[in-house]
Amino acid sequence: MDMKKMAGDKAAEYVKDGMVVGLGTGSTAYHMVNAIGERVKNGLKIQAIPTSKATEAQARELGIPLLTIDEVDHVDLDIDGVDEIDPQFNAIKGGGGALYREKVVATLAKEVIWIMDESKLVDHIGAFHLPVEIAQYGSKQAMARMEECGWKPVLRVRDGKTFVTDNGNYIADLHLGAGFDIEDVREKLGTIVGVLEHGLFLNMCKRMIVGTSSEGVRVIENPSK
Ligand SMILES: O=C(CO)[C@H](O)[C@H](O)COP(=O)(O)O
Repeated sequence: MDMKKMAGDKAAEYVKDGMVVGLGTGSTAYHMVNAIGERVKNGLKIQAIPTSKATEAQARELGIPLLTIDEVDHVDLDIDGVDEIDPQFNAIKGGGGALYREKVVATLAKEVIWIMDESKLVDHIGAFHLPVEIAQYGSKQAMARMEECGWKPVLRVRDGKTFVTDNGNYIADLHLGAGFDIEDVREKLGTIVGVLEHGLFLNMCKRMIVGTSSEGVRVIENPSK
C-alpha cells in the first residue's frame, strides 16, 4: 500500500466522537481526510477545522462538518503532514504553501500528530527549503533582508506566476542546508518586517505516524509530550 495512505489511514483511527479535529493539507493529509470522511459516513460525530481551501473543499465534499476559525475555541487533535522531521521532533512544513493556517490550527491543538512516508525522516532538517509566508506589500525589502542573512530566499512561483497563499500572501523559500542553526534563523525571522509566519514547527507533535516500505506503519511517540 502507498506509504502516505498507510500513515493517513492509521492517523484517522485516533479521531474519537465529539472531537474538534484539525485537518492538515497535502498529499498525505489527503488520505487522512478521506479516511475520516469514511468514518463520518459510518456515524462518527466530529467537527473539523481545515487548514487550507483545498482541504476545506475535500472535507465538504465528504460531508465532514466544518467550523470556521472564528467558531473554534479549542482543537482536540490536529493531524497534518510534514516536509522533514528530525529525531527531536523538529519539523519543516509548508511545502504546499499552507503553513500559516497549519500553524494557527496546530498551536490551538491539545494534541498534534504528524503523518508522513519514511522519506521525511532526517537526522537534521534543512535540506528541504524552509517556506516563509510574507506580505505582498514590502516583499522586495523582506526578501532583501533574508538575502543579507545568507538564506538564499527564492520567491515561490507556480505555473509561471508568483504563488499566492490562501491568505493573499507570498512564500519565500529559504535554502539553508541540513544542520542550519534553527534557533538563530527562528529568532532573526521574528525581526523581519513583513514575515507573517515560517514553516518551523519545533517539537509540537505528540506522535509521528510513518508509513514505511519494510515495517508497515511505525508510530513514534514523543517522550517530551
Ligand atoms: O505543510 C504542508 C503543506 O503546507 C504539507 O503537510 C507538507 O508539505 C507535506 O506534504 P505531503 O504530505 O504532500 O508530502
